[in-house]
Amino acid sequence: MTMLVTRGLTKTYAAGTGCLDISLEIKPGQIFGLLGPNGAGKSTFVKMAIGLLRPDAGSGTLLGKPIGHPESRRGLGYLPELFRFQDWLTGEEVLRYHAGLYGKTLGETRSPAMASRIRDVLAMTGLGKRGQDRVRQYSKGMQQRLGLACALLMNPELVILDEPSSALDPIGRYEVRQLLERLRAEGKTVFLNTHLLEDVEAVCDEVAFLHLGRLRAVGTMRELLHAGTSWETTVGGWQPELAEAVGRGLLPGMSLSAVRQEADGSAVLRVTAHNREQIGHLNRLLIEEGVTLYEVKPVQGKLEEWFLSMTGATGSAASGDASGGKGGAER
Ligand SMILES: Nc1ncnc2c1ncn2[C@@H]1O[C@H](COP(=O)(O)OP(=O)(O)OP(=O)(O)O)[C@@H](O)[C@H]1O
Repeated sequence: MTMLVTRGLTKTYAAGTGCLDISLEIKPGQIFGLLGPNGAGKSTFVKMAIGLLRPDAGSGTLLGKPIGHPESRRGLGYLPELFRFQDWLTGEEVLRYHAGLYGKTLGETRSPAMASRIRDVLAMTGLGKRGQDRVRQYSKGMQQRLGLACALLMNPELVILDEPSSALDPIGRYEVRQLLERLRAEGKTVFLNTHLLEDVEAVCDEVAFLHLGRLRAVGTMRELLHAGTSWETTVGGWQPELAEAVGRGLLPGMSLSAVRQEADGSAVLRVTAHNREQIGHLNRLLIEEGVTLYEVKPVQGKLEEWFLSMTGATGSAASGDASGGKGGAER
């Protein structure tokens, strides 16, 4: 079952901001990252998807039920962006209260099984020793960890986390990334709202990019960064005049330039190609010219450059791709 499907979800605020025509599909067992700068519309989208905000237009399903239907939220764990807890309660009491909000009876929230689950989620989120302290004694990062514990409490199939690391230090962020990977290994699906590129780069299987309320791109990291359109080839026996000879045999859309050359004839060539077959074609050309191939590898673009180019903060192309070929689905 697809965890979340949206078709044309739209919410426009008075100022003309919000989220426009968002269609996404989140497959099970993946970590999906919704990336975008501040104010892009990420939280607005999530709130519509889980039924906290009524869309102006569009539809969708959450865990197989129409979005907005209370049933759709049963298998869902959610960490809101702005979390606030009853700070006079202890961490354990907050979690028991949340179990009640999920429909557990008073007896069930006080059962040994629930006590054990609460200990587990506190340990998973690095609060193992703080469960009996009052929330007002927690740092902001600890409160965010408690929010994560609340989201995981009922062992949900789908976890939606709105900026789960915003209050965490680098070690805390690392631990949350490990936790997300553990959830994926258990077969859970994670939807992550974030503007932290390091999180997306480290754990996300698929990414969508939102800017000014519109979906600008969806795809795997590899597709979005156009890896595979730019390659580096290390060769021996290279001479500058070969560039022209080999260049004449290139297929449309391909390009070749020497980025480094040593006196002993070794060189690093930068190649633009649409696919592996074109790289195979180039390798044949090089061998025909008597060049020795040492190494051929795709060059991964940088997410930060891509992010900046997508938001218009820089005019430079994300990956130095001169072929004009695009991976993923840019809109
Ligand atoms: N209740 C509201 N009333 C009016 N405008 C709103 C409301 N909520 C959000 N907006 C506007 O909608 C746009 C998207 O906001 P949203 O909070 O969804 O962005 P975001 O991508 O989650 O941002 P951030 O990363 O800063 O949390 C912003 O321009 C914001 O000012």
